Amino acid sequence: VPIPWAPPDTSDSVGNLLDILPHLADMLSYFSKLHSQYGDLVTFTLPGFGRTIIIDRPEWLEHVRKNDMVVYGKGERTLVMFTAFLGGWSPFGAEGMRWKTSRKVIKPIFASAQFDATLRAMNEILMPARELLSNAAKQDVVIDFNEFFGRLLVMIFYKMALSSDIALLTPDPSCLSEPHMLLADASTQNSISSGRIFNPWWQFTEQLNGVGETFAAARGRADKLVDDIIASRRKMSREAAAAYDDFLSTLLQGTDEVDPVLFRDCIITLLFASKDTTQNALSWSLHELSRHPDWVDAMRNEALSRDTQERAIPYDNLANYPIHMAVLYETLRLWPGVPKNSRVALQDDVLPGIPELGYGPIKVDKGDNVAWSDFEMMKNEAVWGPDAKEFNPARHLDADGQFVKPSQPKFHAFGAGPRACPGSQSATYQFVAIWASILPFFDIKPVEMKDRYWSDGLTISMRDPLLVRLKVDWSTYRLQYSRADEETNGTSLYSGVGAGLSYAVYS
Ligand code: HEM
Repeated sequence: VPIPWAPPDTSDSVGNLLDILPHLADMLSYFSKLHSQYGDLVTFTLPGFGRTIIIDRPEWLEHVRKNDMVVYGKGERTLVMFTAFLGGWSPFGAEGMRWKTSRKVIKPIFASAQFDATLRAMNEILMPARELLSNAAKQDVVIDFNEFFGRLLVMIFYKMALSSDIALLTPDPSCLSEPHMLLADASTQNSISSGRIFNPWWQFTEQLNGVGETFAAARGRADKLVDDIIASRRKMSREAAAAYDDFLSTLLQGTDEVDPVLFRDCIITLLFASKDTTQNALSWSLHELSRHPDWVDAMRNEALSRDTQERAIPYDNLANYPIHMAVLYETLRLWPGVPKNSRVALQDDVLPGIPELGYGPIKVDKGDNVAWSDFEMMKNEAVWGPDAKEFNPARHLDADGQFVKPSQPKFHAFGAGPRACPGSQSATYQFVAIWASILPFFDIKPVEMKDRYWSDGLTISMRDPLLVRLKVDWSTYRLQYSRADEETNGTSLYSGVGAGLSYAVYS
């Protein structure tokens, strides 16, 4: 069978190393460069890596994702990288029985039993966090909204999963520039881990440049934080522990014997998997929305017509928010959370031909890396139509305005196959609930209207701060929250954090 791909020039000894070297700090752009030069199918080789075949078509992706963990695997390098980052029990770093066990352990966090804990966390963290925004508006100070989203999501996760408070946000907007060890450690580990992907010798080079030590220290602190929370819950009397109905309590029920590292790895994985991706979705959506104000109005009208915004929306209200969901899916289409990814062929295989595009079947050899760029594929006019590069949430709405979930793997932002994202529903809920409780109250204007870029990583984080100015939107402002004792002054949008809040509703 003829192999129709067009390899860039290679020399046997170094492969494409010289071509790739200048791009090592931004491999996503390199994938895009290859796509524009060679099309959907291209291959490159790197010493220590062998051959990588980029397959930017849903048909090929469907084949690979369906055969994930049988014909294709993550490959030794990726498994070692994720094990160092998130632990050997993390679903990201495991295959076979270990993977099955870890997926079983994390499952309860997505179950309906957790919806109450999630809603409670949203109310306790998200609603008071609006006070920070109203203070920023009153003081007319510029804030980094990407930082705000990141901190908000970590606080919600700690509250929801572990009933633990972690003070990353206060009513004072200046809190956003106060460094916090947990955030610094997470970002250190993330960027070092992503640098490891295309450096087959990282275990050696990091010993020489001290990066390994920095990573180990950050990892140690992150582990300890979670270990301490698990240990203190384990020490509690049965009655005291019974008062909790969070994810941790579900984990610990009747499991005195279980390896504590398993729980810790799973908790750290969930924090990583949920925080970064959802933060990025929110920030990139703000970037797109600021250029498409009609969609801001549509979301605002939707939120105001559905709920009171007095409290975060409940899980089962999600279907009432088609416009919010369409905006999420359209944001993820253009800014997919995991923008590029790969697998390794565990055996010889053949990718299906696509005769209408002139592609015959494609032979893949055992040991080949098979990679794809969701970032490229989901902007491809041949896949998504002539307006593929445009932000147009309407493509996910039907004639009645109902949300229509795009099919996988044409839409591949949540992955597909056995390793598809188990958190897609929970991310959708958080995205909708957060926007629905912020947009009706605030006009949010980026300080600079400009193109924005990503920093190279496992996820598509924004490279520069997302600096914005806020205004309280009095035209759509239907509710005013205040402490009972401040009700009469009419100036406070929302006062008071934590217990003892009361809500006053004004029409
Ligand atoms: C907008 C938000 C999110 C996006 C775009 C996203 C995207 C993805 C993608 C593309 C994968 C597949 C990776 C691969 O095949 O190698 C994945 C896996 C995963 N996601 Fe998400 N995710 C999001 C939110 C979440 C949330 C909120 C959670 C948990 C609370 C979560 C937990 C996981 C886990 C545990 C896996 C590993 C699955 C496995 O390998 O078995 N994700 N996610």
